[in-house]
Amino acid sequence: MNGGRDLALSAADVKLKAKAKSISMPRSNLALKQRERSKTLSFRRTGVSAEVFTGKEKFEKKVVEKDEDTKMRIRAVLQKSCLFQHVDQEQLETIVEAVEEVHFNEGDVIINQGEPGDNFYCIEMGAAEAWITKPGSKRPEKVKQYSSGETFGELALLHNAPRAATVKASTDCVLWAVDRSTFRAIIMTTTRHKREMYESFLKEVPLLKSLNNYERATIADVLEPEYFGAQHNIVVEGGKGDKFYLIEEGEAEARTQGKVVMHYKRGDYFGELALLNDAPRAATVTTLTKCKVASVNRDQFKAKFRFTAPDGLQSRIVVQRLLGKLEDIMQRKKENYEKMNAESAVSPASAPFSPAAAEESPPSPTNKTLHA
Ligand SMILES: Nc1ncnc2c1ncn2[C@@H]1O[C@@H]2COP(=O)(O)O[C@H]2[C@H]1O
Repeated sequence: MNGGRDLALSAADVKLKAKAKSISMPRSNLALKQRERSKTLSFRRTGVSAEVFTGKEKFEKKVVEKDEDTKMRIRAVLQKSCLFQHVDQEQLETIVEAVEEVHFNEGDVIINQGEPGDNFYCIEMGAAEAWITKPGSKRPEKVKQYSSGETFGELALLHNAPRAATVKASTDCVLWAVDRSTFRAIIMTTTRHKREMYESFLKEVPLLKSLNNYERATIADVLEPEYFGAQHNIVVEGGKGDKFYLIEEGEAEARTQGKVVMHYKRGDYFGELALLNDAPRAATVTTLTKCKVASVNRDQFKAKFRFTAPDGLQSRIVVQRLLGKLEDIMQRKKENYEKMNAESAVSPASAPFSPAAAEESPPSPTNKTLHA
């Protein structure tokens, strides 16, 4: 692996290098076609404008021949990705038929920042990394590491925009490529809708303030809207917890042993322990009004933000930042519970704890170990 050196080369150098490599090693037709196509496209398209998706784009089903065994492997990889969670059986089969297997060697550039997007990729085997060269800078920065089961290349297709990052193979890779029109016809509607729906809300969530726009957008992929009437117990003390909740609309309160310990409003969250471990629910959370919440399932969250490599990588940083912060907050909550319990022995009228206030207080010196 040669780190970011290749990426500091000019786009022309990278193309030449890719061309030289393609002569010396066997490649799938798609990988070759793709390089040719991206070259032609970069001449044909002089500018890329944002596009309004009407949901009525014409789409012709693509079929790439493959055996049943291969189809099963593709289904298994696709079903692991949260971008595919909402496709029905028929849509999944359409994607499975259209998907093309592509191979890249260690160091190959799979996606070039600034070029138009043709495919969305899912890693079957191997690892890749995303690098961004910021405007005015010549040095690319590594922003993400991918391993098998993970996906990339969705942004250019979702927004009809140039590639936002360069993605290169950090080992030999086998990828499943979903072509632009299949992606747009099937996956785009739900993904883009979800990212747009949660974009402004997630910016308001204090817990997520330290994340960048792309990290917040990918959190939107794992959020599910849930609706509750007033006086509904969303989680019950002592019960099993596997979801984390963000309040989008409405108010709720948490009680432990019948005593109100928290009050929640828009932007607040609860059930965070479930993201970290299997501990039983520490409180009962009851809606005070009608509530709309965005929930995150622990397995999906971990699948999306799991550690992918031993060094300091972006997905790990997201988890670290998010979970590290959660740990701080949980520790402060615990201290607050203890304080309140001590106070309530003296005065029964202590005010419920506010999560926003907890975040404003200085962090406690917790040991920020990472949770896989
Ligand atoms: N911080 C980031 N900003 C933008 N794209 C990123 C980032 N990290 C990873 N990527 C991925 O890199 C891909 C490059 O191609 P796309 O722009 O189509 O989609 C992009 C994302 O899938």
